[in-house]
Amino acid sequence: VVGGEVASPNSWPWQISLQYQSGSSFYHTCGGSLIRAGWVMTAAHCVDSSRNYRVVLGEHDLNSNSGREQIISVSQIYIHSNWASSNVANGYDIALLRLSSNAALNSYVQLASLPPSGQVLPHNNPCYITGWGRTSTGGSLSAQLKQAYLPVVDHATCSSSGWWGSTVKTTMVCGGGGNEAGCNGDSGGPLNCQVNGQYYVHGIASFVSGLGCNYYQKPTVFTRVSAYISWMNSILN
Ligand SMILES: C[C@H](NC(=O)[C@H](CCCC[NH3+])NC(=O)C(F)(F)F)C(=O)Nc1ccc(C(F)(F)F)cc1
Repeated sequence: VVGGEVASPNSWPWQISLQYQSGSSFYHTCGGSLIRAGWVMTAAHCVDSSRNYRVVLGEHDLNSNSGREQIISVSQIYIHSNWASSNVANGYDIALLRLSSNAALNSYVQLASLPPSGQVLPHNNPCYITGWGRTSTGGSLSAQLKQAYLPVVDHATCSSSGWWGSTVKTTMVCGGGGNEAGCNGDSGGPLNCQVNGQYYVHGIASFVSGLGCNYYQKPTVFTRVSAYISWMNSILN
């Protein structure tokens, strides 16, 4: 997350850290959202490579143990069948991870609320991105979970010339476009949008400009969760 601030610990209790094993260690690679006690929603591009993944729930500081963390291995990965790792502009950047056991829900670990199928938020709807991603283009990951205010940029604006153009599809949602942005390592994490006083996960962090995470008129682009509710239900139910 470029800009913004360190979040109050566990204030986004559905946020998870997706980690992959290398040797005997695990490394943060992406964010994700807990949507059922045994299921995490993330980006397809986060689980493209065949690695051993684990999920850390109740996490705040990646480098310290608060005792609130729950570490659970991933037992099955469901990537949208239309996802093409060669073309993130096509969309379908969504995956579901089945956990090997259910998370224990408490004050630090809670389920995300998902939007109703098809809901499209208006321009400037208040939203926050959260994640442990780079804090500047080419910079290092954040040890602590960060948040940044990224209000919705509607499709008409986000897909206009000078902005993303036809790279952005209606199955995506854009946020920010100013100095605050998502960055590498925030992938798969939530765009938390306030609707009638409650936060819903409306986006899954998908891509930013190759020219820089907070590049002018290149808002962070998210998979629009409300476009994939029926796909998720076909796997969850
Ligand atoms: C460096 C930059 N990285 C990203 O945007 C990465 C992974 C994107 C998946 C692509 N394999 N995503 C992120 O950093 C995220 F946090 F914003 F989600 C990138 O690849 N950007 C990018 C790639 C393709 C396209 C386009 F769709 F135009 F082909 C636009 C931007």
